[in-house]
Amino acid sequence: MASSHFPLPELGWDGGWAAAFTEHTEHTEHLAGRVARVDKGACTVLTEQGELRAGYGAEPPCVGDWVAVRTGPVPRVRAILPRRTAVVRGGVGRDSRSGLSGDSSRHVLAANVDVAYIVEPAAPDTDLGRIERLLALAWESGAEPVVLITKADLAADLPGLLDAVASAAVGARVHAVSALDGDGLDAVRLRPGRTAVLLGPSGAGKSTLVNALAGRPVMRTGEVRAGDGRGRHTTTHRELLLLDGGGLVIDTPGLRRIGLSDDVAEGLAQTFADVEELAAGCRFADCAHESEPGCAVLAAVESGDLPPRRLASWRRLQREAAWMAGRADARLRAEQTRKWKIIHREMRRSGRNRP
Ligand SMILES: Nc1nc2c(ncn2[C@@H]2O[C@H](COP(=O)(O)OP(=O)(O)OP(=O)(O)O)[C@@H](O)[C@H]2O)c(=O)[nH]1
Ligand SMILES: [Zn+2]
Repeated sequence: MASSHFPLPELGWDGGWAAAFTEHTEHTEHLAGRVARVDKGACTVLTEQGELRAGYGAEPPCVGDWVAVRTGPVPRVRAILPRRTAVVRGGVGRDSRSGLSGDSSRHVLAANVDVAYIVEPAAPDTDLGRIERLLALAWESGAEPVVLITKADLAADLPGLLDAVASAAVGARVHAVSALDGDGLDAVRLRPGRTAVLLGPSGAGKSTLVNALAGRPVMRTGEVRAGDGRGRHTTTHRELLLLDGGGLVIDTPGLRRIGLSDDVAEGLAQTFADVEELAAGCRFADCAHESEPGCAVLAAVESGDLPPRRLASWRRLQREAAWMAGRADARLRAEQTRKWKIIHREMRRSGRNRP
């Protein structure tokens, strides 16, 4: 089963992981490895002895996880090392009239990434709100968010576009890249052992970028549909890929809509650090920034310092996050009620049986 061998440092292994491995592994003969791909029932793990397929238990590992594998005829993941970073999205969206959707369960898209590349095309249209949504996930993940404006060769006014993007990506690096002519790629290259995840809509050019970084075609890319400029979802699964020049990337299929998880408040606060700072200057601590006197947020919109679009986006994402948190709370309450019912029943029963 073994193919090429992977020296662990090239996969991102360091002293910290070695210590975590010792702490979480009972058997010295277990093998350390990094999860490259997860399918139903089995995952692909890169190890010093090569690539292997391993089963897993009740808790499925995630792409990017470091795991301890019991080798032998039927390899199996015995431990998942605690994640340093995790990109988490909310549940898959279900339509709802309010525009809010999703369940409150969390889905880990990628684990142990150092950089989250938020990929948004320069053309046909650049969606700043989508960048902000992904930035919230990225800040919350613990990885460094970097916004990549792809297909820079197609931009009508690149400097103008980058200005607009910068105003939506406060505190994050923004780079323009063109996989077509190689422009800007050097800023995106990763040092050996560093891991990046690519997040962005279908057709944004994620796979093309991965291939350009890898220096060889590792991902299938798709022609964008002529009609609406949308992609055709050529990437169908998430996979961790080792680049030739060192560094690792996790390509993700373009997701139609990434919902926020129920635990994204900090990520949102960082994404909208400028608005939060303004809000701190409002006269009333509980200012809703609707029509209150002394509202610093509305004053900034009035003076042109804060784009109205950004305020609207902040509100929309805040509302979604609050809604998701409410659902998570409701689920937790239901769970606790259920537990108490069982405990009470047990108490009644043991009370009856008392002599
Ligand atoms: N002009 C131009 N076109 C590009 C560039 N990068 C990608 N494209 C084109 O954009 C289309 C979509 O690229 P993909 O790399 O397949 O997009 P993706 O984000 O991986 O899409 P999914 O796999 O569906 O998530 C392809 O036709 C590419 O040739 C670029 O830098 N410039
Ligand atoms: Zn206010």
